[in-house]
Amino acid sequence: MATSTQPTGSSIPAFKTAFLESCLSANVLTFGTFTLKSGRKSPYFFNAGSFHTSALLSAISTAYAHTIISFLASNPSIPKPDILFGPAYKGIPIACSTLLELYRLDPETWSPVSYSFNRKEAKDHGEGGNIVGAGLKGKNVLVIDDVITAGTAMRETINLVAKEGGKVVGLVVALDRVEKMPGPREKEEGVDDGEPRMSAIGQIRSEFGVPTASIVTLDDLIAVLKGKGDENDLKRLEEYRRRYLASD
Ligand SMILES: O=P(O)(O)OC[C@H]1O[C@H](OP(=O)(O)OP(=O)(O)O)[C@H](O)[C@@H]1O
Ligand SMILES: O=C(O)c1cc(=O)[nH]c(=O)[nH]1
Repeated sequence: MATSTQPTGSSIPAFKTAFLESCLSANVLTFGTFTLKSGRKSPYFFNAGSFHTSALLSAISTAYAHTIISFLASNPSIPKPDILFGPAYKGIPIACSTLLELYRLDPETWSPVSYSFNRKEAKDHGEGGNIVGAGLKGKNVLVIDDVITAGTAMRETINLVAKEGGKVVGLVVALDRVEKMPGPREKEEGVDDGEPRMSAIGQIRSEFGVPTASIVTLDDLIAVLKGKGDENDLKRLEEYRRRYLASD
């Protein structure tokens, strides 16, 4: 893939730079103080819900589709996915639009592939259940979501897919925050104990044997901001990275 050189001298692929620039201009990536699902306070936030125009949805699904194609090509042991699964809520439009983009790029490979997603609350009338789209029983499922931090959402998804009789064969996210999972003290008192820990994505790779990929990481974001971002935001991001960087 083509690469573009960042002003700092570090080099990241051009499609990652373009993806991050779309995120920054659409305020998908914002800076301030945010409480994460894990309870940790973060100086930045990735809100995939802000990708709500056709142009932005097209930009994000193109980046996912290219990442999925190269992920599958470089991991030939991954069985061919039958389903792209997008966890509720933000994973839903991502899975649907990415499947359309994959079909556009390679109709022969992707026409037999379906999407599906979960309801956060099971439906007890009509068709019932909590899966919408293709059933998961006996299927190879590629999970696609926006971001992974402590891995809570992803663990729930892996368990849900298993409960429905499917098999998660891979996991692709937009942003890998490359941060360590919270330890017991952080969970109870909100205080980091300073001990090294793996990232949630690394833990999922080793615990479930599920291969993973991301479009970008926090390091890519820092590299892009070095040329053009606000100095103070950049400083807070680098400090956060130093404090919480995962050991894997
Ligand atoms: O790795 P984690 O610590 O679980 O955090 C990341 C998850 O949190 C958010 O989803 P959330 O469950 O808030 O649902 P949403 O998609 O409805 O916003 C986000 O979309 C990820 O799926
Ligand atoms: O950890 C989270 O809850 C989280 C982080 C982030 O950057 N974006 C998001 O939607 N959730």
